[in-house]
Amino acid sequence: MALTILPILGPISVSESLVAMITICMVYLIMRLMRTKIPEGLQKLPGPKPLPIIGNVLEVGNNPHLSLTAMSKCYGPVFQIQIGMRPVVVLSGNEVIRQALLKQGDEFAGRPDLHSSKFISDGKSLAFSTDQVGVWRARRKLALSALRTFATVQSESSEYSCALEEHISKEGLYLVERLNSVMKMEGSFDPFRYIVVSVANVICGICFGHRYSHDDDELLSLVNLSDEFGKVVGSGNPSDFIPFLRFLPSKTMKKFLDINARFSKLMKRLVTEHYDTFDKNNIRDITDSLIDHCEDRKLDENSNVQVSDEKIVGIVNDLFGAGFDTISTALSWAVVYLVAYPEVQERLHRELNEKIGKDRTPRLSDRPDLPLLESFILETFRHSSFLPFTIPHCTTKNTSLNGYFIPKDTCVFVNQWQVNRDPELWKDPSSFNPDRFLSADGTELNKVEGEKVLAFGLGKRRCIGEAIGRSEVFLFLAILLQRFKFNSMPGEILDMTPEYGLTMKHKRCRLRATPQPGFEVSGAAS
Ligand code: HEM
Repeated sequence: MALTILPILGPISVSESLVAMITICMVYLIMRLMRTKIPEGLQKLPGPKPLPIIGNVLEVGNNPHLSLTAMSKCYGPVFQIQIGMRPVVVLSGNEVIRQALLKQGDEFAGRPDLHSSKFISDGKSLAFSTDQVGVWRARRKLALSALRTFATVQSESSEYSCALEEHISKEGLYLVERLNSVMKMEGSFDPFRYIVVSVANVICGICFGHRYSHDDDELLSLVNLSDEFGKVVGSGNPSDFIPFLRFLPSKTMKKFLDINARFSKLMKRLVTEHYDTFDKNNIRDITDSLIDHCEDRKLDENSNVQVSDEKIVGIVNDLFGAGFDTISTALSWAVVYLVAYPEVQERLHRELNEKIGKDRTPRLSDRPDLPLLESFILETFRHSSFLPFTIPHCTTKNTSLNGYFIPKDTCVFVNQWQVNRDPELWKDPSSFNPDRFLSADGTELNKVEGEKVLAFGLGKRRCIGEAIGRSEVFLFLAILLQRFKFNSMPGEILDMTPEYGLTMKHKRCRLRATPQPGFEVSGAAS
């Protein structure tokens, strides 16, 4: 006897349909039993009703920072969505985010086990992998100390205050020469294309003691592919949450795997060269210092944590990867904002002229004297919110927030974009206005306002490159503004709509850079 249930299934027998129904009931019961009970006094998280299999993917859409901000207005600062079969808690609002990441930091410091993370640095990334807490902490400490030693420690002998200042100054001046020659030859330039190589060279110098030419194919193909990386690891990528999507062909995923493979190959080559030429008495850069740690097993002196050599030396992959995409995206946005707001650019030129003049290159120590530039940078971070979410977090134990129960191992999205555009925190949040960060008389930076901008995360997972990032954006911009006026191409309208990803980029565009009076054009640089 045959019974037709659904046209797509075709005819199935009564016994087959009975088995199917029993299986569905069993799965449902097991899932109900596995669901952690909500402890007394706590509430179930609010949120939109999910569809079977896909959850709330359709409502989240292609711009999760916008859709999840809209949902927070409806469900409050702590709510739950489902991406595929996986529940995700979304945090918004300054107070709730500070409560979770600062006051309950340990409980929200994990990383979720996502499909895409397995391909980053062969699954051994410091930032993305699900390392046990002891291993992650030991690696993070090592990374911070390496950055301090090779970037920000004060230099006593050189004309620069620290290695970082030397790298940025030199690369900034190369960039100026390069833009001059591109302008001469082509009459316009693509900001991201040139900024990204200069920024990559700064972190490459610190990590590997090496710089690339602006035309180096290997570096160019890598840094220009960083968009694909961000698109896949940005919060809400469906194939991280809906397992069967991994098996469907995807151009973005293919490019993501390709960029990871190429990145790993380049990193392995640079690390191998360091092992081959390693000299304990001459530690040249971060890679050498990490190799030295492995040799000494210094890491194990004060702790019981065992971290493999691969995971120690692999830290350099994270520093290099995180160190170029974030900063070049910030700088590229800054140049686009200069063009979009010419009156702000004019005021910045005036500030630089008055405080620095034309006889010397700006320095990091000029920061307190350039409050408008500092305010412009803060407003660029706030308004673009180019890192709309932090890297996804994960709860490390059963916990609660705002009276809602959140089980262990729940994936958590932290909506930085919402905080930076929250009308409760900012007056007229959608307008670009650097003055909001200046004191009433316009002579000083209002640091309290500045601290409200959320760009580097908070708490245990807060970005370890924040000091480097802020210094680099400042000094590159000061050098560029001292020497150039930036304009759009005649008749072209700038499209400032961001493209969603881990780091949101503006659309690629062509701009003009005209030398400021007193800065004559020199030859080409590489
Ligand atoms: C403008 C520049 C930068 C911005 C806006 C930025 C922002 C961020 C954000 C939002 C996170 C995630 C925080 C979280 O998950 O809660 C992060 C993590 C991280 N950043 Fe940055 N970053 C910048 C520059 C850098 C630089 C220059 C480096 C290294 C030299 C760096 C290294 C890292 C690392 C290793 C992590 C992972 C930390 C961990 O998981 O423990 N970042 N960054």
